[in-house]
Amino acid sequence: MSAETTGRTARDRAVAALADLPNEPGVPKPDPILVADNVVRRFGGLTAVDVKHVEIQRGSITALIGPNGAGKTTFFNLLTGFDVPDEGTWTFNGKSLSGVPAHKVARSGMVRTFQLTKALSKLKVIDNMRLGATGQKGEGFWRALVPGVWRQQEAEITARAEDLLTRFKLIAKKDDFAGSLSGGQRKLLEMARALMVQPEMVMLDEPMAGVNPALTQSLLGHVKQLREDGMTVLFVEHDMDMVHDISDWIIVMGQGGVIAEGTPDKVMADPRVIDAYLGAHHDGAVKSVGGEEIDAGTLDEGDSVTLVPAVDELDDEDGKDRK
Ligand SMILES: Nc1ncnc2c1ncn2[C@@H]1O[C@H](COP(=O)(O)OP(=O)(O)OP(=O)(O)O)[C@@H](O)[C@H]1O
Repeated sequence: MSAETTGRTARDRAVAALADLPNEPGVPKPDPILVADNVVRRFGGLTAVDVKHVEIQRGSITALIGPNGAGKTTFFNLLTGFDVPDEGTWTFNGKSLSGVPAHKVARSGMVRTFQLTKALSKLKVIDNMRLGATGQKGEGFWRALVPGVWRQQEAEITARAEDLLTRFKLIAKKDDFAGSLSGGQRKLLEMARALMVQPEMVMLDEPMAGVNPALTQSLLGHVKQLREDGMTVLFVEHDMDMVHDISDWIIVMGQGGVIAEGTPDKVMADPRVIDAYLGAHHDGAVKSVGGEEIDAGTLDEGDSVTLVPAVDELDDEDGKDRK
């Protein structure tokens, strides 16, 4: 390894690996950890997801964005085994995950968090963490029957939980009920708990929703740290500042399909993306240039564009109880 290579951060490597790719939907990546093909999910007459081909670069932070109802959460649910597609295949680290249930997906190294946090409010923070270790690699029924092995594993799990709680600045709360934490702290707990399985890939569904500004930087820092620790991150988010700040690559969904992909600067200036946010049937998003709302037709190539999510996306996340 050259001196130049060793001095580079994971971010530098991710940026370099993706810099020269064409920003086209489905573009192959140099080292994909996740590859999905022809994934379709219908709800009655509605096609919620119809992704022809998508690849996620290993070691990168990739954002999945798109207007309300574009299919982002449904696609997440499919990839992680929380929902079953009508059609389609996908591989993680070269192994097929089609039809694999959620707990086995997690065991294979791909974990997710939810828009609405799943922390069990009547359990202590530390017990939520311990529960997060369920299904970790190497855990097995027969192993668990051997008391010595079981005790040693318990001790390891507790030590790991405490390390993570320290890192996420929740250690002082370890004996509090999860229900007493603030929304932002619950998001931190959810992320910390996901790491209990020592995943290779972490999928975060709206990590910023419901987080107050005081915890925003801390959460951003933790997401960036996942990449520095060698993990791959895929996240759904409406907060475009966050998306622009931390993403190496952005995938844009619209009406179930991938409509654009690329580096943050390219994607945010891509007319297909602006159209998707401005389209008549996605009436909530507006575009602003230099802080001023403008009409789609007046956009010049190279204009700096801010995509502002629809107002209803800014509502409290509790409104989205189907997720
Ligand atoms: N269980 C379900 N039953 C019926 N329709 C559903 C179900 N889940 C999702 N849908 C529909 O599928 C489409 C895609 O929804 P999805 O929640 O995946 O979009 P999204 O991009 O995550 O949106 P948001 O940004 O609002 O979270 C929407 O039209 C939604 O109403």
